[in-house]
Amino acid sequence: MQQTKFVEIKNISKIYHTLDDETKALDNISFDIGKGEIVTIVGPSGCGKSTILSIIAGLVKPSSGDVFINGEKIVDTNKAIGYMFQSDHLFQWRTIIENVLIGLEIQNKVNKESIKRVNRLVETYGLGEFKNHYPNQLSGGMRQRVALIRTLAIEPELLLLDEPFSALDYQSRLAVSDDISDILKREKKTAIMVTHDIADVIYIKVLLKK
Ligand SMILES: Nc1ncnc2c1ncn2[C@@H]1O[C@H](COP(=O)(O)OP(=O)(O)OP(=O)(O)O)[C@@H](O)[C@H]1O
Repeated sequence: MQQTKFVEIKNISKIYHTLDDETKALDNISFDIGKGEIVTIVGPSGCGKSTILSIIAGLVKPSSGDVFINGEKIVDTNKAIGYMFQSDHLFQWRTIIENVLIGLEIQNKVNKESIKRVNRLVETYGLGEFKNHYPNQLSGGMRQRVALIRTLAIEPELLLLDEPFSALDYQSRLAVSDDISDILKREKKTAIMVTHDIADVIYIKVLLKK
């Protein structure tokens, strides 16, 4: 059941212009999401899924329409939003804990308390013994988990997950789906996840209902 509107997507259209072409990526999209809801958007590659997430995140400006989070119009990037991209984008020269802390560093929020909280997340999600390892010492599934923890570290009110399983083999997909649904349930986040694979959606919905 949907509670009060937390995210409002109102009549969003997006046309990308290149020198000799234009692509209509989104055509008058509207939907609302309640606080604590976990919404999945499924569609084929190129249908505009990443575009809608980037607009919600304030990284891409819509050609028309507006996005409101908690009633406030999104005009720029927003600290309340955590965005996990298709690939993990971990920095190879930073350890796992240093990667996880990067969002807090950017926001100038590294302090005793936040370090403690992030360490707790890393421990809770089974990466404690890998804290001082480098990304290339971890499996793809573990790196995705690190990316998710890095996104959670800034304590976002809204999580945007762009194909969190796309770079993974089947076994790792199942493991990361378990992790993500577990984390979303425990942390009680509002989240939008996009994927091209309906099997991912069914699996994660089943896990979320458990
Ligand atoms: N910066 C850009 N410039 C021009 N066209 C773009 C740009 N970004 C996306 N597009 C086009 O807009 C359409 C939607 O792209 P988008 O990446 O949002 O789709 P998607 O559903 O997320 O696909 P995928 O899963 O393959 O990333 C595609 O046709 C894409 O080629």
